[in-house]
Formats: sequence, structure tokens, C-alpha cells
Amino acid sequence: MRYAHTVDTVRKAEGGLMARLPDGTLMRRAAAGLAAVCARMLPRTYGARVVLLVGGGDNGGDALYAGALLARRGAAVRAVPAGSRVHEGGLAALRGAGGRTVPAPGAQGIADSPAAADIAGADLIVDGLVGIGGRGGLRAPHAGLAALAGAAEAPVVAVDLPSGIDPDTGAVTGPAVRADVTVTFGTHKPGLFVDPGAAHAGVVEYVDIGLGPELPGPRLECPQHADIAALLPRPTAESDKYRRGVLAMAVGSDRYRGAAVLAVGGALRMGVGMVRYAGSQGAVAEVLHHWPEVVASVLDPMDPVGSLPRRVAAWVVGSGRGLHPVAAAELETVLDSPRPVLADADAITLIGKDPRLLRDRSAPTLITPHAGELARLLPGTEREDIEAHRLDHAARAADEYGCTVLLKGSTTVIAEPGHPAVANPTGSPLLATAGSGDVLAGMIGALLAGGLTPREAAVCGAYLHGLAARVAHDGAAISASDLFDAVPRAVAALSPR
Ligand SMILES: NC(=O)C1=CN([C@@H]2O[C@H](COP(=O)(O)OP(=O)(O)OC[C@H]3O[C@@H](n4cnc5c(N)ncnc54)[C@H](OP(=O)(O)O)[C@@H]3O)[C@@H](O)[C@H]2O)[C@@H](O)CC1
Ligand SMILES: [K+]
Repeated sequence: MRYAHTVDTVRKAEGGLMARLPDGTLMRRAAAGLAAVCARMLPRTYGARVVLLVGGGDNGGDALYAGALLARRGAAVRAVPAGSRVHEGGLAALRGAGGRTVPAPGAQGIADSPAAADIAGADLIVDGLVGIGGRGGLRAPHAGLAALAGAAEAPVVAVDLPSGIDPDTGAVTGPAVRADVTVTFGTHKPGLFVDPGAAHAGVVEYVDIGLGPELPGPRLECPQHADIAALLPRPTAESDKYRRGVLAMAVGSDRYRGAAVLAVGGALRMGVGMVRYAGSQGAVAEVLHHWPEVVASVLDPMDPVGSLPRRVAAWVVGSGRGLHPVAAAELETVLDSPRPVLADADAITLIGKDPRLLRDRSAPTLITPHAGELARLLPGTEREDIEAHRLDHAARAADEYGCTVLLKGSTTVIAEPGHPAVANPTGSPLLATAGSGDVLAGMIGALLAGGLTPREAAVCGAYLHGLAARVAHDGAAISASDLFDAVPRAVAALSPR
């Protein structure tokens, strides 16, 4: 698991540790870790042209001390100080090691400046413009330097985080650095895991500077293969279909039969003891045509709610089900059940119209909105606000509705009251296709029926859904049905033999 803490928490932890250590210890540790990553990225350090973009704070100090270490190993290091201040100790160290400074370009003629030529000709660019002290998009001259770095061929290594991304949210509100690698110190920062920040960070490398014992619980978690492998329910010798979990699914309709086929397929391929499908005649026929192993029943038109399955371990309800009064009555009945429920798509819209449906419920519940659907649950909040501040809005909805929220999108985030939020690292634009969310709902439903909590099921489901898209992708576009066969392969990929 990777853990991320907010800037406030990092500052407090840093204060506690610095009080017990000689001055400059943490920066030296950070710089040593940074220099080691830089050296690994260069074919050889000796003779390599390294350009440091140096802001006025300690982020620039880290870059300068790391530059000094690289210069001692024979690299030709140039520092471009941006702004009116520069870290004096770092600058002296760099100069003492044979590094040089190049004046930052003014706003005029930036492309013709000596710094521009150095950046264009570099083998490696180190972004030490701003770190956790940064606020908002980059100002001049930092923004111009970030643009030059973006246009250069050399890889860019960001110090602590890419300059210009919000450390706590991942929001990018103006010019920002796009890094190939980010070397982060002490703990990860939430903005490194949440888009658009995550997309600017590239590969994230962590350097331990001894902050761990000072840190409280994280703001955000980012699972890795081993975390998912440890959570997944595995069938044992004693497993039978009832012990592995019976999942009831009230999804799809005559109009949206595909939603039923896709969600049921997701559940079956994730591994579930039994799917009990309930729906209209057309949807049942379509489901059985694709998945004969399903126990399916046609809802009695005279008493649709009364004919829903009973004695099940968990429910998935909503996708392609419609917004009509029968769908609302069905949702109310499902939410009355003491079993875990995943409410998706139309069910979320119905909850938005009648929040009492969820607020009255105490049994485990997971909702899986995209930003537009979440906006319906948070009146007065625009979809764009949600996309820019995914963590905050998912957490707010989880608190207001007292349930687990999986907010789908470029970075899928999961929030549950009383727990750190989770950012899923396997997301991919490949998943932005019709029906992909239905498959996800089925996969998570299977995990709920298998006994995972809503948070665990959401974390594992989102991770494997993303991994399945990557496994299925062989260069061509993929569609939601391609995910089915890839799910078992994604599970196998978790634990390399
Ligand atoms: N915490 C730890 O444990 C450790 C932390 N360490 C390191 O310290 C870093 C934090 O250093 P920090 O506090 O000095 O702030 P930092 O990120 O350099 O930024 C401040 C400067 O940026 C400027 N600036 C701000 N916004 C801007 C913008 N939009 N556009 C342009 N400029 C902008 C701001 O200017 P001002 O607004 O003051 O004019 C000021 O000059 C941290 O990320 C890590 O690398 C390590 O050494 C190891 C231990
Ligand atoms: K930086």
C-alpha cells in the first residue's frame, strides 16, 4: 500500500523530527535519494548535462544539493534560479562541487535565453521550482521554465511533486510541470495519485527520510498488486456455491438488455457462487442466452417487487433499470434488505430524487456514481467542481449519505466515513466506453457477495477492472465485453508465479 498525507500533516511531522535532528539532515536525506534516482535515469552520470530548475524555497534547495552530488560524480550541472530568492546552502554546495548557474530568462525573449538553450540540450531536467509550498498554477518565470522543460527531449524528474499541481487534491489550475518521474519524500502526497495531478507525476518514486514514526493515519491510500491479492476471497476446499455467495442482480430492462448481460458477466467472471437475476422477460432471455449458469426469474408484472429473490448475500441494483415508479419501489425494497447493496446508475438518480431512501438505511451500502451522477446527490455542486476536487466531493457524499462512495472517472476514488480515501491506480482511458461501468458493478457485487466490506469490494473491483482493461488491450480499442475474459487473467497477474 502507498500512503499519502496532506501538506499540513507533513509540516507537523517534519517539525517534530527536525527538532531532534541536526539542521539540514532531512534535506540531505531527500537530496541523496533524489540524486540516486537521477543517476539511475542517466546512461552514465559522468559528462551528463543536468539542468536544475530552482525555485526560491526548500524544493529548490533539494534540487541544488542533489545537483551537487551529481556534479561530484562528473555531471555538468547548470542551475536556473527562478524568482528573487535561492537556497543559499544549496547554491554554495552546488558551486563547491563545480556546478554553475544560468540566469533565469525574463518574460521577454525566453526562447532565445541561455537557459532555454541549456534546457533544450539537457540529458536530464530536474524540476525543483515548487514543492509542497506551491499554491495555484505556476507564475512567471516558473511557468516559462516549465514550458521549456515540456518542449525539451530530456526526461523530467520532479522534486517531491510536479510544480504547479495542488499537493492535497491533484488539481491543476494553471501552468504545471509534466514529469516522467517524481521523487517524493517522507510520504506520498495525495495529488500524486489523483488526476490531473497523477497524470503530471509519471512514475512515482518514494524516498524514506525517516518521517514515518511522526505521521498519523494517511489522508489517502493507493493499493498495489499485493494489497489486492491479500483482500480477494479465494475459494477453499469447503467452498460451495452458497458459501461463495449468492448475488442478486436487479439491473437491465427490456430496453437496456445489454446492461444486464454486462453486469451479470462481470459478476460471473469475478467469481461468485451464484447469480440470481430478476428482470423483465426480454432481459431474462438475453441474460440466459449469454450466461446459462444464471438462475433467472421473470418479475411478476402484477407484483414485481414481491417476486424479487430472497435469501441472497448481496444486491446489485440500478444499471439500465429505469426511473419509473416500479423501479423506485423495487429500489426501496432492495434498500430495506439487511444485506449489502451496490446501487448504480439509475438507482443513484432515484436516490438523488429521494435521499431518504439511503439515509434511513443502516446496512452496508455502496454507490458507484460518475461525476455527473454525484452532482445529482450534492445539490448546488457542478460536475466540473467534482472532477477538479474528486477526493473532497466523494468524502462529502459518503458523510452526507452514510455510505461508501466509489466515484468513477479518470482517477476512481473511494470514500467511506471513518476511513482514509482510496485512489485507484489502474484506471485507464480504455475504460471510458459504454457498458464498462455495468461490468464494474457486477465485479464489485461478486466481491460483496463473497464477504468483502463495501470499501474492500470497491477497492478490489476498481483495481481489477482497470487491470483487466490493460490485460485485454493488445493495441486495438477494447469494448466492455472484452473485459470478461480479461478479469481472470487480471486476477492471475496479481500474484506472479
Ligand atoms: N517537509 C519535509 O519534511 C521536507 C521538505 N523538503 C522539501 O521542501 C519542500 C517544501 O519547501 P518550502 O516550504 O520552502 O516550499 P516550496 O515547495 O519550495 O515552495 C515555496 C516557494 O515557491 C514559491 N511559489 C509558491 N507557489 C508558486 C507558484 N504558483 N508559482 C511560482 N512560485 C511559487 C514561493 O514563492 P512566494 O509565494 O513565497 O513568493 C516560495 O519561493 C518540499 O516540497 C520538499 O521538496 C525536503 O527538503 C525534505 C524534508
Ligand atoms: K517540484
